[in-house]
Amino acid sequence: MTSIFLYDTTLRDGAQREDISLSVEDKLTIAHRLAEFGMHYIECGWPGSNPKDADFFARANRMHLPARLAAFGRTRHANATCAADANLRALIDAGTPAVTLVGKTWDYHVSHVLSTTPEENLAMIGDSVAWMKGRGREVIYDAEHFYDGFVANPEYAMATLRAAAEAGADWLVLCETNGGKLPWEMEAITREVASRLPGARLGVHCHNDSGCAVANSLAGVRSGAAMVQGTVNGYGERVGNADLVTILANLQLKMGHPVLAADRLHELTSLSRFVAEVVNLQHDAHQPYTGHSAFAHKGGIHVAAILKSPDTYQHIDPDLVGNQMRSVTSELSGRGNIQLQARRLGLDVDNEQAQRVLAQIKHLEHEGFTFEAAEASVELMFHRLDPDYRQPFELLDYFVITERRHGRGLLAEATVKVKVGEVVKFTAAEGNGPVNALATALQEALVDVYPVLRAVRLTDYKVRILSGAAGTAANTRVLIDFQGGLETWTTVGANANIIDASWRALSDSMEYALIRLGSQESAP
Ligand SMILES: CC(=O)SCCNC(=O)CCNC(=O)[C@H](O)C(C)(C)COP(=O)(O)OP(=O)(O)OC[C@H]1O[C@@H](n2cnc3c(N)ncnc32)[C@H](O)[C@@H]1OP(=O)(O)O
Ligand SMILES: CC(=O)C(=O)O
Repeated sequence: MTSIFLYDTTLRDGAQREDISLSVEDKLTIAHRLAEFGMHYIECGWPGSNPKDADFFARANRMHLPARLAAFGRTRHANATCAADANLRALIDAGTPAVTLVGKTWDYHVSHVLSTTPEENLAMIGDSVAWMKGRGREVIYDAEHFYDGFVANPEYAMATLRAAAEAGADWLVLCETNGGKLPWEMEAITREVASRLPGARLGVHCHNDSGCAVANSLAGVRSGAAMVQGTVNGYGERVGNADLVTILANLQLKMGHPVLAADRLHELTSLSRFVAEVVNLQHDAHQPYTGHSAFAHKGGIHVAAILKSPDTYQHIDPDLVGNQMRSVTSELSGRGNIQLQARRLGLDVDNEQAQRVLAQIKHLEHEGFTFEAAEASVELMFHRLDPDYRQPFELLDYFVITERRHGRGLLAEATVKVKVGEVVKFTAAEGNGPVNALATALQEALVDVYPVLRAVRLTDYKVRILSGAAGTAANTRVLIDFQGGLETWTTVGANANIIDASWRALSDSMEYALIRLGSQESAP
């Protein structure tokens, strides 16, 4: 079986995505993680582009990472020398063992973009590759627009590859730059190139404009490519590059190419989420293999089958890539969802109890609640089934006002009366809004008895106005995220009145906190 080399370009092509702007520290952090993970090549940036990339290379080289670092740049200018080309000199100054040179394949680009002759473009490619080889670099030649160029003028496209190969390029990477090709076109053209250039080491680099970048990359490997370029999570220009995370899992688990040590594959999910965190983008919950929902089961029929055997609705064991199976609870659930969720929480729920929770969920979702994200609210339902469970507090009254007063601006104030055991606690608090005031007053009422609640804080508050046409009494849904210690949780409330919807989610959160963090009740 041919060895397949993984070439990551998150730090160069990935950074060409709108919304991504990486500091030198971000790039170093990602490079370190990618290298530890086992990427074979890491393309780190374009040193001739900006001082930040040049600074990065100086620092990255000192890290001695266990991956081959590559600096990216283009072929020399038309009608000039390599020695006079600042871009090529910057690539040498980057000091990386590998250099990736992008050159033009498509005759249309040669005439319209480079404004030069086909012969001069061949010379630009050959001279630039030879110049880099003469300076001891491994040269990866990226043939930009290879597939479009091949369709337009196959002989010229092949001539550009030969120019790079004859000048000593170590790799010829066929780029699907505009991302519009389909897998069978990729496969046929790559196979044709492999047959015309026997012995050449080919790679593929795909973009996702037709939604086929991963499939196209795999088609490239099937037809002879031994290097596959892509980015973590498919970040990249326009709609993105080929997602290397999905590609490498498919190569390893579906196509029999051992691209990574098996224990490294287990880190795939954390790598994918880590990079999302560093580039400051929300990780896509629906990302294949590594998304939060990649192994989440919602349909009752699916979950019932999963309980008998997980592979009935899963293409792989999620543990192989470090992800987890989950059951999502909603109005589409059956008893199985409830039992699976209870089992995950270490709770024992029999058929009859599961049925009661299920009926409650279906009823409340009809009222406007949604329990998919509010797992804490579901867990509370389980605890409340237990005849020994003691409600830690009981609401007697609350009162909330919001006023805009001359000279004092906006004021929100809440009073809460709750019963804890036999003691009635009455507290008032101000807040920057009514929900904040209500949350503070409730917390104040409870902390004397339950000091653990002092460490609990509200971290997010989401409101959704539900369509009145849904035929439900409720039209406001509130989801509240809380944090206490290392734990985070979400609860839900719904009501026609936003304050009452919030109250329900707030009081559930405090009750849940006492279960999770331990009530440590002090004498009231
Ligand atoms: C397919 C890809 O993703 S390639 C990578 C694209 N990424 C980037 O462009 C990000 C980094 N780029 C940059 O920082 C800047 O564009 C630079 C520093 C590289 C160049 O900046 P500038 O000198 O201002 O040129 P500009 O950005 O306008 O680029 C156009 C020039 O590049 C030339 N060019 C484009 N591709 C190539 C190539 N493969 N070989 C040689 N020259 C090329 C064009 O002919 C044009 O030259 P002209 O101005 O003489 O007509
Ligand atoms: C090289 C490159 O990024 C491309 O052709 O898409």
